Amino acid sequence: MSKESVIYIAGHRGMVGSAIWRQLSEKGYTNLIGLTSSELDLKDQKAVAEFFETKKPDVVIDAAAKVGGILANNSYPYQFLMENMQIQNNLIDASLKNDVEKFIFLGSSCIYPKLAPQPLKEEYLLTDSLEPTNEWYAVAKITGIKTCEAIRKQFDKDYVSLMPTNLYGTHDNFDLNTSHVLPAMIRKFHEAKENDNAPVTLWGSGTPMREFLFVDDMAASVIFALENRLPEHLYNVGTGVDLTIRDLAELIQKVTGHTGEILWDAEKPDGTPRKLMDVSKMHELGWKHKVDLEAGITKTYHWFLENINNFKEVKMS
Ligand SMILES: NC(=O)C1=CN([C@@H]2O[C@H](COP(=O)(O)OP(=O)(O)OC[C@H]3O[C@@H](n4cnc5c(N)ncnc54)[C@H](OP(=O)(O)O)[C@@H]3O)[C@@H](O)[C@H]2O)C=CC1
Ligand SMILES: C[C@H]1O[C@H](OP(=O)(O)OP(=O)(O)OC[C@H]2O[C@@H](n3cnc4c(=O)[nH]c(N)nc43)[C@H](O)[C@@H]2O)[C@@H](O)[C@@H](O)C1=O
Repeated sequence: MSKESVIYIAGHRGMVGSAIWRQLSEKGYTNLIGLTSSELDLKDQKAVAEFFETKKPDVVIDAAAKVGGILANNSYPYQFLMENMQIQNNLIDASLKNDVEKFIFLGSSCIYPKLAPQPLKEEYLLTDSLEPTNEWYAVAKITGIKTCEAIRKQFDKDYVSLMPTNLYGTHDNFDLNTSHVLPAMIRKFHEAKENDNAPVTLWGSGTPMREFLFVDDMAASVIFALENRLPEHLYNVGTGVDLTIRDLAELIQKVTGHTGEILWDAEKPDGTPRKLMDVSKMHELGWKHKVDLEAGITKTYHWFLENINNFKEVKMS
């Protein structure tokens, strides 16, 4: 690996991909490649194969996926399963065929069984049933992990999978139907504050617990995996700290300055009760997050305000 290595960042315009691109550029990596989904549809096997044969990347970072919050995952099970399998299969297979030396696959904490012991260790994979609201996405991600593991086992290549906890930050998706909880809360509390501190309606009971990692810390973990050959095939990436959705709401209410009422819509799903990551393996190797939750929310809220007329909204159908 050198600063001149050809590094293809699939999904370089997304929340995570754009943070990886920024950090690699700042570190002096000069040969970064990125294409939008309209320039290269990663579901198209032939187009992906041609792209790899032409560009011959040394390294591939897979930050491209169909991504969404609990409602989107629950509403579009076929797309979350099929599109994610297509994207990752095309990328991984083309990488193997074109001698890509390092492949970094991004999964998700939802790959672990719904009622697994907490905190979640990497070894709990495939030991019990998944959370129904996102099992389709989780099955696709598990397939990606296993495909990289098979290549590592059979061909001794550095194909590694990182499992991020719930992520948030600059360039997040603020569409209230498809987003994750944290950007949804920022938008809801901000808009309610602007509307005479009207009540804010949140989903579920507020009792589930979630762990949140700021996107720049996630990007740093990817660069750590890029610059080091990690000894195993699967690593959790998170803070190791979680909180209830109700406590998250109160924190975001404070950061945004909303002073109205919070209501809970029990018709919306809670999802898994808890999914706290055991991040001791990454800590032992030398990576640790830097941004604490309140600081990360504050940065994200400032970014939201600066981009209020053109923040990202991801529509699905
Ligand atoms: N956000 C989160 O909380 C979490 C995310 N992850 C994982 O991290 C990774 C990055 O997620 P995140 O940055 O949040 O997601 P985003 O939705 O912000 O970005 C995903 C990117 O994937 C690209 N993409 C999607 N479909 C295609 C396609 N058919 N062809 C080409 N490109 C495509 C999009 O490109 P374009 O913009 O050009 O359309 C988009 O920029 C994903 O693997 C996700 O599963 C894991 C855990 C939590
Ligand atoms: C990263 C992870 O993201 C998804 O899982 P999730 O963590 O359940 O997703 P979420 O962020 O959308 O919700 C977290 C919690 O928050 C509650 N909640 C309250 N109010 C709002 C709200 O306004 N919007 C949303 N989206 N949730 C809300 C919501 O009811 C739930 O209890 C996976 O599908 C999968 O994609 C995955 O891997």
